[in-house]
Amino acid sequence: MILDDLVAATTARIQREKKLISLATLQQQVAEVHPVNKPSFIASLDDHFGIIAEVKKASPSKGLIAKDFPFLGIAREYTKAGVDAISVLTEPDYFKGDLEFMHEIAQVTSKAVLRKDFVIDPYMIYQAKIHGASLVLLIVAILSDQQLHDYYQLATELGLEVLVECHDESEIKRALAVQPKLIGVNNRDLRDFTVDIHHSEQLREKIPTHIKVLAESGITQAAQLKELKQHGLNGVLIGETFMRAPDRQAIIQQYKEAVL
Ligand SMILES: O=P(O)(O)OC[C@@H](O)[C@@H](O)c1c[nH]c2ccccc12
Repeated sequence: MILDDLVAATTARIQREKKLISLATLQQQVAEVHPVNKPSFIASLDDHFGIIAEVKKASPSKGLIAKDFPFLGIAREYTKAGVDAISVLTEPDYFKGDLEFMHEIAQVTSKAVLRKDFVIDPYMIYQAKIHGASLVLLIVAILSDQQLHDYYQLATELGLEVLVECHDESEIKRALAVQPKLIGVNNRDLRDFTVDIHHSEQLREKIPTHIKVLAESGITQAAQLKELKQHGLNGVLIGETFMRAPDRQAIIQQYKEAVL
């Protein structure tokens, strides 16, 4: 399965990175990071349906999405369009992401920034903080209960918000054990890459209403946002559709109007 490959590649990458910069060094750097004055993404969901726009060059399911990849320009367009957060892929091997993209984007946007990666080691949470993230993704499918608990705690201690990603009911049960404020339901099945946006609508019912829930992946039309909102979803995470749009500000405006 692709997730196993991603975990293996990430494990090898983090081993290499640790040799260049030790965990102890990162822990020291984290203490010197200026406090982020970015708005809380989770709090923004109290008064409106949220949109996270993703900066994504490629993916294992779609291959190359953006041949031309002016990542800072894209982040500026998302910011001007008034999204609530910007997600930046930092996974290099399968998504052609880079921690440096996120670092630079965090400096040019006033919006919350999500580190989108396959977090399997606390090292990556320190990196996220040092490189300007205000949110991190934790994917339940690749973590033990203990890791999920420990990483959630560490992120919170560092002042990061956490998006806990689930794909089925058993993962939701495991996620609920950490009392998360925000869960993302991935509509894409990473075993076969099929996408079903009703998936997040169905799983929303299994999550207490005080927890905010995002629908992730496979969203291609503004009307889908309206439907998701009617089913109790609190927001969406959209990558490919926005990346490919000829006019990113116009499409985001249209998506926002659908859920006014
Ligand atoms: O480009 P899409 O189909 O709009 O999907 C965005 C986002 O949900 C997807 O990139 C994603 C969801 N969960 C992930 C975990 C890791 C990497 C990527 C992802």
